[in-house]
This record gives sequence, C-alpha cells and structure tokens, in this order.
Amino acid sequence: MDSSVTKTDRTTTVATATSTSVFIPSPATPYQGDIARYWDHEARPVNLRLGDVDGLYHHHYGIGDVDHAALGDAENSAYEKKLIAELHRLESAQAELLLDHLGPIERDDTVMDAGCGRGGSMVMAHQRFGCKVEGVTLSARQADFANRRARELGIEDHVRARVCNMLGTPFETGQAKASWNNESSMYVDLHDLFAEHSRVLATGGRYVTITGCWNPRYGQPSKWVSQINAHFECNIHSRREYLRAMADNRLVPQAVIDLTPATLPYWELRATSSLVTGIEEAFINSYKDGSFQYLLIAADRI
Ligand SMILES: C[S@@+](CC[C@H](N)C(=O)[O-])C[C@H]1O[C@@H](n2cnc3c(N)ncnc32)[C@H](O)[C@@H]1O
Ligand SMILES: CC(C)=CCC/C(C)=C/COP(=O)(O)OP(=O)(O)O
Ligand SMILES: [Mg+2]
Repeated sequence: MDSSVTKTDRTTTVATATSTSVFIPSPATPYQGDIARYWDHEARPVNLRLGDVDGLYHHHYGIGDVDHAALGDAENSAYEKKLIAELHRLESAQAELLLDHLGPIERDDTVMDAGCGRGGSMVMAHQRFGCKVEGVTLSARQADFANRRARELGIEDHVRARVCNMLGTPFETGQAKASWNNESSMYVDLHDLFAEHSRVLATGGRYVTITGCWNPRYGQPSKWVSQINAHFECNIHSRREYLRAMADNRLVPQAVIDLTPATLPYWELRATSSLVTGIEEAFINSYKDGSFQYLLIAADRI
C-alpha cells in the first residue's frame, strides 16, 4: 500500500507533495467513486489549453455568436490560437450569464458552487461580487487545482474548493445567499440535490443551474443523449424532472431560458478545431433534432 495514503473505513487522509494533509471523505456510493476517479484523471487539451488563455479553467460549454472577424482566415498561422481564445471567450460568457442571474450579491455574502470543477466560475463570482465562494467537487485533484489557482491570485481567503458530496455539504443551514450547478446536476438525483440547496440557501436566496436536459416532447432520451451519458458517465435528466424537483423543494423558478440556439455556434466552431473529443456530433445532432436542450433555470428559495 502507498505509505502516503492511510485508509479508515470512512475516510482517506492524503499527505500531499507540500506535506499538508487534506481530509477526504469517502464517496457516498461506488458511482461517486467512479466520478471522482473520472475527474481526477481528466486532462483534455480542450479544457486545459482554453484555461491557459487567462487562467480561468472551465468544465462547461459556451454561448453566443462566434466573432468571425476576430478569428480571421483559417489559413492564417495564428488561427489555431485565436480559435482557442474564441472558444474560451464563449465558455466564460456562459459563466457570466449564470452570474447575471444570481441577483444582488454583497461582499460579505457567501455563495456555493455545487460541482465546482477546476474553479473557473468561483473565481469569476469572487471577482464580480467580492463575496466568499465555497465550492465542492468529488475530485481531490480538481479541488487542489482550484485552491492552487486561488492562492496564485491571492484570493484564497475568499475562494475555497473542498472534496465533498454536493448532496451533503458541511455548510450551515441558510448560510448561502446564492448557489448554483454549472453542468454538474446530471451526476445526482435532483430531489436530493435540491433538498440540499434548499437547506443551505437563505430564505429569499437564489439558485441557478445551467444544464443539458432531454426534452419530454421528444418522448424519451434519444440515442445522442445516451451517447453523451456514456461519454461522461452521467445521467441526463429531463426538463420536467428539474421543474418538479424544484417545486418539491421550495425553489420557485423565476427564469427558464432555452440556451440551445445560443450554444450551437460554440459546438459548430469546436467541431472544426484540432481539439475535438468526438462528442461534438452528439451535441450538435441532439440540439438540432430537438431531443436535447441547453437550459438556464433561476429559482428563488421561498
Ligand atoms: C462537468 S464538471 C463542471 C465543473 C464546473 N461546474 C464548471 O462549470 O467548470 C462536473 C463537476 O461535478 C462534480 N460532481 C459530480 N457529482 C458530484 C457530487 N455528488 N458532489 C460534488 N461534486 C460532484 C465533479 O466532481 C465535477 O467537478
Ligand atoms: C451539458 C452536459 C450534458 C454536460 C455534461 C457534463 C460535462 C461533462 C460538462 C463539460 O465538461 P468538460 O468541459 O470537461 O467537457 P469537454 O471535455 O467535452 O469540454
Ligand atoms: Mg470543456
């Protein structure tokens, strides 16, 4: 056994390279163990090279029109670099839209990022509002990455990622003025998820999700939706499930925005790039045949 790792029945303590010990709760289920491993080992250029543009590392997709003038001619030697910058600009625009829907956040407020990934949205939230941002992810590598970025930016006293299950967070009841899931709700049961957001949010607080969901009007999840599930080991919910689970947990939708037309340019541009991962066709086809939708839902905690 690796001597740097001590295991008890419920927890693992890892001595990191800097010899600080991080306390890692065991995943609640074997599935969560799979997801933790998946994100611990993820290092796709489409994510790392985009993040390198300005140090905001995202694991979500983009929205908005492509700036073809900024991209220039595909024959140009700088085209690849410009294309990466353009995809990254569209991904950051997606996070800005999510933050636009959080409502007024003050410097002394706390907000929670459920499934925070490498922390790009957390940094943006702190830079915009000056508030404290608490993130949770199943992946110790992602949490380390996000906390390292926060230290590099000198904002570690305001931005912190923890290795933790978003269905049972260590935050106090009513502690958060706002909370969100940015493309992280397809890994959990929505009733359990919204029960936890509802607990952590203050009354009058705001919850926002941007997510891909299957369209009940299509009938059942299409083959493209099944392909996306298999690719990411996730379980995409239907739009109806989101609205029902919110209603059952004191979350009242204030805005439901179909971002499908706004995300297609991102996918069509990405499909032409050298950073393709093979999942582009499934997103493009499912958005076009109406079986899948890219949605923002903002809800008030009543
Ligand atoms: C696609 S990434 C999104 C990351 C981030 N929200 C962003 O926009 O860059 C999905 C994230 O959800 C997290 N996640 C999945 N299931 C989780 C759970 N039960 N508890 C905490 N995090 C979870 C993963 O660890 C990963 O960080
Ligand atoms: C909208 C849906 C269904 C999202 C599923 C969750 C997910 C994996 C998001 C993007 O992560 P990523 O940025 O790591 O993926 P990629 O490597 O494809 O850019
Ligand atoms: Mg990505």
